[in-house]
Amino acid sequence: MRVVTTRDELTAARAELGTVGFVPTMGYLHDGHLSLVRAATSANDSVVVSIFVNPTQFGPGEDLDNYPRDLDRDLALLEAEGVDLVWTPAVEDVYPAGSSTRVSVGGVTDVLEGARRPGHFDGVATVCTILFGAVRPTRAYFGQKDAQQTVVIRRLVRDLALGLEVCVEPIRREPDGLAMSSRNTYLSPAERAVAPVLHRALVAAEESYAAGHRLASELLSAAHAVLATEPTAQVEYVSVADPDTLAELDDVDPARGALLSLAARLGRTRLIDNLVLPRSV
Ligand SMILES: Nc1ncnc2c1ncn2[C@@H]1O[C@H](COP(=O)(O)OP(=O)(O)OP(=O)(O)O)[C@@H](O)[C@H]1O
Ligand SMILES: CC(C)(CO)[C@@H](O)C(=O)[O-]
Ligand code: BAL
Repeated sequence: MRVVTTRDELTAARAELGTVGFVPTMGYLHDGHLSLVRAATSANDSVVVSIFVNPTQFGPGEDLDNYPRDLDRDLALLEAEGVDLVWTPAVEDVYPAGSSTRVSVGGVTDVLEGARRPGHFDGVATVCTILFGAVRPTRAYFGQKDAQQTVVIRRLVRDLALGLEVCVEPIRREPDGLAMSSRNTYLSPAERAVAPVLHRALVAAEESYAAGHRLASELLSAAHAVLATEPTAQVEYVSVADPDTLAELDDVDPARGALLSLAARLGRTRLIDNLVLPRSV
């Protein structure tokens, strides 16, 4: 496994790699990240992983400075997966002095996470455009956990004709249902015990749908009833949205399915989760 930092080193190493499956990450890796690496390994000649805590996607007051980091552990995990190349750029390798271009994906970034984290998706779209341009992947792998991010990236790749395939892999969960996330490390033991309520709320909405309810208000009531059992979880939103446009729905058309998603704060930690109601006809 090669580990490189500068763009010149990356370009030279990339030239030897054939088809590339690319997994962009912010590090502090867990099984969710490794599931992306395994998917990339199975479909490409080589796998490239980037580890970069991207400053432009963090808002003022967010956790950029505290974001968990452990490069040695990350590299050992990636080496064990047989990854070919890891890019660990410094900020100036991604944003050279004087760089001022920002990429902004319209429409699907105005709602959900985009509405609560202004500028976040401009940062994600900008860094992914830069990373894709540098790595030139055949395929890029993203987790369904960041559902809106996958919609934004698909739109970005389509609109700018970036010439790569976007692959989305399922959410990896802890045995009690909590979606794996680097930010879970912030949770106190008491908060960690409460955290699976996010997934339980989504499952309750899914069960309501399976029981024949189609009104978003019915699915939302089912989710909120479960969330209310854990009052220390401060709910930011619960959403029933169109899976492609992310527009909020009044009722779910089984022919289109829906994205159920939510965000909640446990103490100082903000968690997100989601569940897809698949198209059924
Ligand atoms: N539980 C998971 N299952 C599958 N993919 C995941 C999971 N968690 C993260 N990913 C994916 O891994 C990629 C890198 O994500 P990132 O490094 O931000 O990790 P994270 O654990 O989501 O961190 P954060 O705590 O900041 O949300 C993204 O495409 C993300 O969707
Ligand atoms: C895609 C990404 C690596 C861009 O910084 C980040 O948003 C993430 O980890 O999901
Ligand atoms: N996994 C999404 C990156 C972020 O929350 O900034």
